[in-house]
Amino acid sequence: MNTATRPGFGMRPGEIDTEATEAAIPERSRVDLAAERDEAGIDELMSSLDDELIGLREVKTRIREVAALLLVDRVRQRFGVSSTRPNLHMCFTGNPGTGKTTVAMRMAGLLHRIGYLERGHLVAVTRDDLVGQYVGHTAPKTKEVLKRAMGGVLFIDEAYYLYRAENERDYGQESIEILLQVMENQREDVVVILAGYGDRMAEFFHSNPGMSSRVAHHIEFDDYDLGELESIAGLMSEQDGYRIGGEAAEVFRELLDEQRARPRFANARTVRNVLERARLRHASRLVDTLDDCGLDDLVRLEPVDFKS
Ligand SMILES: Nc1ncnc2c1ncn2[C@@H]1O[C@H](COP(=O)(O)OP(=O)(O)OP(=O)(O)O)[C@@H](O)[C@H]1O
Repeated sequence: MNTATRPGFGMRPGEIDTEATEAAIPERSRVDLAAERDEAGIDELMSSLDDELIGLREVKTRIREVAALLLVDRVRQRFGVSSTRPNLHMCFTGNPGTGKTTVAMRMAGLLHRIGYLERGHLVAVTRDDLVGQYVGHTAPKTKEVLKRAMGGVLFIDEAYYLYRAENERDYGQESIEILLQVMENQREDVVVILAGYGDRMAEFFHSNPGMSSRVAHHIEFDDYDLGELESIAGLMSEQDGYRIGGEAAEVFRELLDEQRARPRFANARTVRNVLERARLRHASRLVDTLDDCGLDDLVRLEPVDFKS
């Protein structure tokens, strides 16, 4: 929706839009916020987040806050109270596999449900999708990506690669300029989420104050502790119809602990990879050693399935 057509827009914050008020709720009426929350499906969404995503307590709190802001904003509009449309461009920082893409997808769904975004889909890109290799290629590439993202969330992974301090003529700068314009002027059409490692993102914002000033929400994704990684494994294996019992769980925990110390450890993604490898070994073991098998054989992962 264009800001010009939104009730209450173009006015000073706090003003009552008399035109909108005529069509909206009378000033003295009351609105049932719980019913509004229910209608927007916020509780449902939050409880599915709790069920399907382990840990991430602070991230979930921030999502709840954004949901509350938008809900209240929507009700205020119905009373004809004007406010600037909230800036929802965000930055998600954290190590690989900490859930940034997954949460961005959930955020897109939430923003759609609450009426902020028209479509609520997620377009995930990296520098290569936005920046061309030759003169004149970058603007069309970036615009094409933005076009695909309209009505949804544009998720730029490792966004700092857009800026190369060592090369003033790098085409990434052109892409940044276009993104900045759209982030400012078409806030109502697309939400941009920049993601990556915290320290590199801080450097990027330092070198690109324009980008920094357009991002209102910074959400940090911590590494999962061992207990959380085990719970994530439990959730993933349950979703895939596997059981990791007793001794196998012990071996799995040791393996995860060992993997955590490795440089390429990728949190929940490593958990998924370890499980995938265990599934392979499990299947080979069954085919190689059993003439017939029952349900228990088919679903139970053994310690040997986690050993390399
Ligand atoms: N808290 C969690 N609970 C359950 N599953 C999770 C959780 N966090 C991540 N996952 C799962 O782990 C996998 C990797 O997560 P995701 O791709 O969202 O991480 P990421 O932070 O975006 O990684 P990268 O930075 O490397 O792109 C996905 O399959 C996701 O569903």
